[in-house]
Amino acid sequence: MNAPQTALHGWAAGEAGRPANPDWTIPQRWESYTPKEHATWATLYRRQMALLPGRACEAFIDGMRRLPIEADRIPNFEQLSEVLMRSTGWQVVAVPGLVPDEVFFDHLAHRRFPAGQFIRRADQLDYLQEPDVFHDVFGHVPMLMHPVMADFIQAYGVGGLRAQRLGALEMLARVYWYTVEFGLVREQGALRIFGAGIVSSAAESVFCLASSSPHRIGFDLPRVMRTRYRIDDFQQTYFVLDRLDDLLRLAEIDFAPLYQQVAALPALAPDAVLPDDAIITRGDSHHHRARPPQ
Ligand SMILES: C[C@H](O)[C@H](O)C1=Nc2c(nc(N)[nH]c2=O)NC1
Ligand SMILES: [Fe+3]
Repeated sequence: MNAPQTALHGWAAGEAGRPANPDWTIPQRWESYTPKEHATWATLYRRQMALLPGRACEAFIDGMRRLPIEADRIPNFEQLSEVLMRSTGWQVVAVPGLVPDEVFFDHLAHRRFPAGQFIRRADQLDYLQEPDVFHDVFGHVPMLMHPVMADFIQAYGVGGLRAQRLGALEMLARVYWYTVEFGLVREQGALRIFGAGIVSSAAESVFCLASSSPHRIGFDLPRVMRTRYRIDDFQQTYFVLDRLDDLLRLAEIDFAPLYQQVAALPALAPDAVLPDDAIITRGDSHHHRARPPQ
């Protein structure tokens, strides 16, 4: 997934035009999707479902199985929300694309997941400027069926509003990026994917587990808060949780004292390796050496 330089954490600057609602929600108007748009969904869906068995974590596969997410059509947010609400109290709301941080956090804090209403162009399957319906619904929504992830993403919303007040948003956004978007987890002695940015990308679903290029390092909160990330290419480092339930502990920690500690330390490059890192695999960086940062 390649994205141009950005002002907003991880996504292209220039949020979509401000819609009528102050919370930036819009009607999904599911009936207005064209056969071509449903066909784009079908292509992306089939490509991922051929890759993810044996790569995606059990919670993702289980969540996908229990939700009204079909192969041949863009899901209907109302039908998704009916099942989600019964399971973890979440719902999916449509937005035109990127929304301002505080709007994003407020939705998450109220268990409303803002999903891009549009789908990417058929001739740009691997090029994403802003989160579209495939990234948000295929990538994020299945994990919202997992009670711990459901609590963690709500806590991120609440914590995000607080981090903004504390001027610590960059550190918190790194935690979100290296878990919810690009996280790996141990399962039965192997590594599995739970990050939405990975499960919705064909190339990175393979790269993150098979390539000798990236580092794979045991998750450590202050370490992750210090580590910058790549927005223009595959990640140079993946952080690995021992179990998804560790997110619950994270959601209960008071981040404020940690922000002060971490703010006093230098930020780390995306490909840094520290002496006290729990290294699972040390990468040879061959992929990124061939592609210097844009
Ligand atoms: C830090 C925060 O998570 C990040 O900047 C944002 N992400 C998103 C966003 N808006 C949408 N729709 N999706 C995101 O993932 N706005 C802000
Ligand atoms: Fe996302």
